[in-house]
Amino acid sequence: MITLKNVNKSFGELDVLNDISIQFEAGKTNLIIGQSGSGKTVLLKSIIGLHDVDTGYIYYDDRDFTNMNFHDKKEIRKEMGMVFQGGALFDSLSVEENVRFPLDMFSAMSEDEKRERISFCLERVDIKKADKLYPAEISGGMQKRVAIARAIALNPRYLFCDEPNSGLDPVTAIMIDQLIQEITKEYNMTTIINTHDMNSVMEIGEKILFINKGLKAWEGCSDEIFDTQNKALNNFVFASNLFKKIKSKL
Ligand SMILES: Nc1ncnc2c1ncn2[C@@H]1O[C@H](COP(=O)(O)OP(=O)(O)OP(=O)(O)O)[C@@H](O)[C@H]1O
Repeated sequence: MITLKNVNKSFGELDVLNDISIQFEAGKTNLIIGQSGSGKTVLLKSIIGLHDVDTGYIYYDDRDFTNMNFHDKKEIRKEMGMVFQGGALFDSLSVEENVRFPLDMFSAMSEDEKRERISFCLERVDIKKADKLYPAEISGGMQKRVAIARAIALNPRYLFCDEPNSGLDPVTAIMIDQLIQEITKEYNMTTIINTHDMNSVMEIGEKILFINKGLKAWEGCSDEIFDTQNKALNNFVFASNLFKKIKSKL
């Protein structure tokens, strides 16, 4: 579980996050949604410690991340897995070497243990057959699978995904969403996903935080989102004609 209490962040005169409080739950896919510029990325970066918040608290389970010393923060970082926008694989490394990278950097595993772990992760995301290929030789959907395999290599308790299905066709995007949801449940991870994608919201929105102009404007799940009376959220959800039509048929 990750808990935010009254988090504020500004850059100079610009208040980007205003008093955000929420609990992101373990074993669930927690989504952060909102219009472009609403503060999603700043929030995600604050949670993982790339930005220091001005005031407020971020707890990893019962551990106060905000007031932690450098050494303890480093320990928590070992418990985080990340899937960045576009996959962010190392182009000069093969699929297998990309998954090996965090193990070489942050684990004390023996060579045999590493090989076993790499093989397990690649099998888990169903990409074992491509282990010797390079990122440029595989499809966008496969690259995302490799990024997920790399993110889970160190068995993280917390998984962060920034637009994990951007640039994918709708069918592959849903498969990637479902894979993230499956592994979230399997390993009881606290997964936080930044997304614009309404398909993701409907498919895996077990807990959703809607930010509007840096404020928490709504919190709920995908079943509740169509019935919301929140005007800003309604504008966001029904920006697409498809969703307007779906609502009119409900
Ligand atoms: N390092 C920074 N310095 C100053 N301002 C920043 C910085 N990072 C973000 N901002 C500002 O904070 C606001 C929120 O940006 P953020 O990137 O979090 O939006 P977002 O919701 O993630 O948008 P998008 O969906 O387009 O990625 C914007 O006005 C942005 O210009």
